[in-house]
Amino acid sequence: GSVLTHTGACARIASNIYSKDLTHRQACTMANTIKYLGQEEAQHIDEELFNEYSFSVDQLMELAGLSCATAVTKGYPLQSLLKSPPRVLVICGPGNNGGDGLVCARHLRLFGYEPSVLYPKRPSKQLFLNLTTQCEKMDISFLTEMPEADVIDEVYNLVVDAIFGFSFKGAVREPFGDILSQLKKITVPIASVDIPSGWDVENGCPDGIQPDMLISLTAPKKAANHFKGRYHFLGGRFVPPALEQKYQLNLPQYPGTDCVYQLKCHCLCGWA
Ligand SMILES: NC(=O)C1=CN([C@@H]2O[C@H](COP(=O)(O)OP(=O)(O)OC[C@H]3O[C@@H](n4cnc5c(N)ncnc54)[C@H](OP(=O)(O)O)[C@@H]3O)[C@@H](O)[C@H]2O)[C@H](O)CC1
Ligand SMILES: [K+]
Repeated sequence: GSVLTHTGACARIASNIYSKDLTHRQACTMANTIKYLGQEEAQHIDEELFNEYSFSVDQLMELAGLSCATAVTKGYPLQSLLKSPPRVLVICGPGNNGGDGLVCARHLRLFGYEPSVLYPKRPSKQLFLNLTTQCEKMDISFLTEMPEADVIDEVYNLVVDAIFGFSFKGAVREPFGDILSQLKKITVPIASVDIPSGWDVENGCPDGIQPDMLISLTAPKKAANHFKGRYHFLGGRFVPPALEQKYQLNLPQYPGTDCVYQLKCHCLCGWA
């Protein structure tokens, strides 16, 4: 067949599917060469990183959380925040996505933000106890209950959503149903870690929360095709080249030593 440039391929695929039920931007996202993972594939890659490549969870979580905090500094720089002090609410769930949130909170503190953490369901594993102690020792406050939406809008500049990641399944169980319903009402931006919480990992959720920022870790999940916010970052710069090749992830080149890459459409549609 004919050889197309990346831009040509993107434009061609986009124009073919644009007329159906997708916006141009969604079509362009899908046409990008980077692979969007299904739930099982994301879990296989995760297991392979630990079992075949001998990474520990702590190592990857540190890099994942650092990516999230770095992406926040790029989308919401300290000097751009409307409320002083620069408070950020970080909501952490019961799995590794929540662990990424704790690491993110710690780095946000080091970057000059004032994070508060809501961590309603805490696993007893040593890793999570350690991450919690590290935050406490850095004067990061832990809230005892979820604030109402109007209080969040009044007090915080943004919310980091680290509730559920790629292992989320089925209907949302409490207390997270109540938390997510407050998040649907807030007007301050939400930055979601890996997946907007409550969204089906592959099919998204049309009436779910609508984050302004998504930080996809390792590679985007299929739900990211439904993301409509302003900032989509790729983070978790720890994938060994052989693993990237095995799963044909087609990851972009991170700039220099950066730990995040801002995903943009490469065709000429103007989405940048
Ligand atoms: N390779 C990588 O890119 C890395 C990513 N990391 C991050 O890890 C998460 C995935 O972490 P995992 O622990 O596998 O799972 P989650 O955090 O997504 O969620 C599991 C917990 O959520 C509970 N759960 C699941 N579904 C529901 C629901 N419908 N209602 C309420 N609670 C739910 C589940 O509870 P169980 O009772 O079922 O056990 C779990 O407690 C990934 O997305 C990244 O953010 C790593 O940090 C580094 C490597
Ligand atoms: K999340």
